[in-house]
Amino acid sequence: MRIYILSRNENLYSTKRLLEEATAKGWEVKVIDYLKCTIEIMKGELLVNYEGKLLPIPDAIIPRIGASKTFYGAAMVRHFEMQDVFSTTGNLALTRSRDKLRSLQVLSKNDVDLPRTVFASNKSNAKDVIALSGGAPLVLKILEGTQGVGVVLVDSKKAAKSVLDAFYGMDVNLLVQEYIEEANGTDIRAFIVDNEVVGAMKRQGAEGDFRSNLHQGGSAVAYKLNRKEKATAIAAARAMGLGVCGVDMIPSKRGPLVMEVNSSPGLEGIEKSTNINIAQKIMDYIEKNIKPKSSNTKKIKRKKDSIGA
Ligand SMILES: Nc1ncnc2c1ncn2[C@@H]1O[C@H](COP(=O)(O)OP(=O)(O)OP(=O)(O)O)[C@@H](O)[C@H]1O
Ligand SMILES: [Mg+2]
Ligand SMILES: [Mg+2]
Repeated sequence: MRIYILSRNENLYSTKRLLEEATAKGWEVKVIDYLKCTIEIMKGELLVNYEGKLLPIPDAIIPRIGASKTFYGAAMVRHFEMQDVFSTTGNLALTRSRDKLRSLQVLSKNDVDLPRTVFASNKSNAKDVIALSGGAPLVLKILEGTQGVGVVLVDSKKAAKSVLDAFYGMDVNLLVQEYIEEANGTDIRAFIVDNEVVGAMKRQGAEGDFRSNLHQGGSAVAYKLNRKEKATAIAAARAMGLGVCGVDMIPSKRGPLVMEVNSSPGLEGIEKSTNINIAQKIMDYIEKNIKPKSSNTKKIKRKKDSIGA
């Protein structure tokens, strides 16, 4: 069986762990820098070129697409899916998950609880937006932000108005959200593989920070989900259509609220805090979903060499 891990850096913890566990299964596995892949499209032929050669069609891919490379990464994933390759992350689900607004729309439609959220264009009146979102304190989120960058807590109505005016003036797309004070800088990350929770951790933000992101200095410990948290995490993963994902929830008076669903969740925090072999669970998921294709072991050739034609 041939597996490609689509990752830009084979020294990352997650990439190394996936490589290790795929190798442990006895599979032929290769880390492919998806930005160095060239897509070739002809009638009835969808090919991938890599390092100057045609890339053999694998049995499965494990996309690890960086947030800033979503467009190209998703196109690559789509190309492999069109070659009938199994992907642990579908291209549509990947694209959806990278848009915070679209994700919240999908989650809401599937009855997943989340913080009250308002989205408006920069032509709108900041005062109205603040009123609709329930008034200060509020959380503002730049749509394309990640790792906690671009997430701002504003305490007063006055501050909210001036920050909103500033963002709208710069034509930045942002979400305005009710602030869940009782979360107190903690959040829960449930790691889902194949609609099951395979591990969970609780993250606590750095002293004085309302954001729990590890990249912002937060710390993580293993956590046992209660029934409601477990059901919410699974419902969110299902709604997003993600086979492998990290569902982030914050505790609130009305139960767990989903913040976002990450389609390339890191393995380091969750494996180290829980001591669970998450990478192996991902391999088991692949194993369950594919039958090795004997044709794939054949050398791939273009139907007719039409280069230059
Ligand atoms: N409405 C809210 N109320 C309280 N805390 C919040 C709220 N929104 C976000 N937070 C805190 O800020 C953190 C970062 O927010 P969010 O996850 O939306 O941003 P992100 O930049 O996408 O981060 P990630 O790296 O997880 O993708 C959350 O994990 C949570 O701890
Ligand atoms: Mg995010
Ligand atoms: Mg987050």
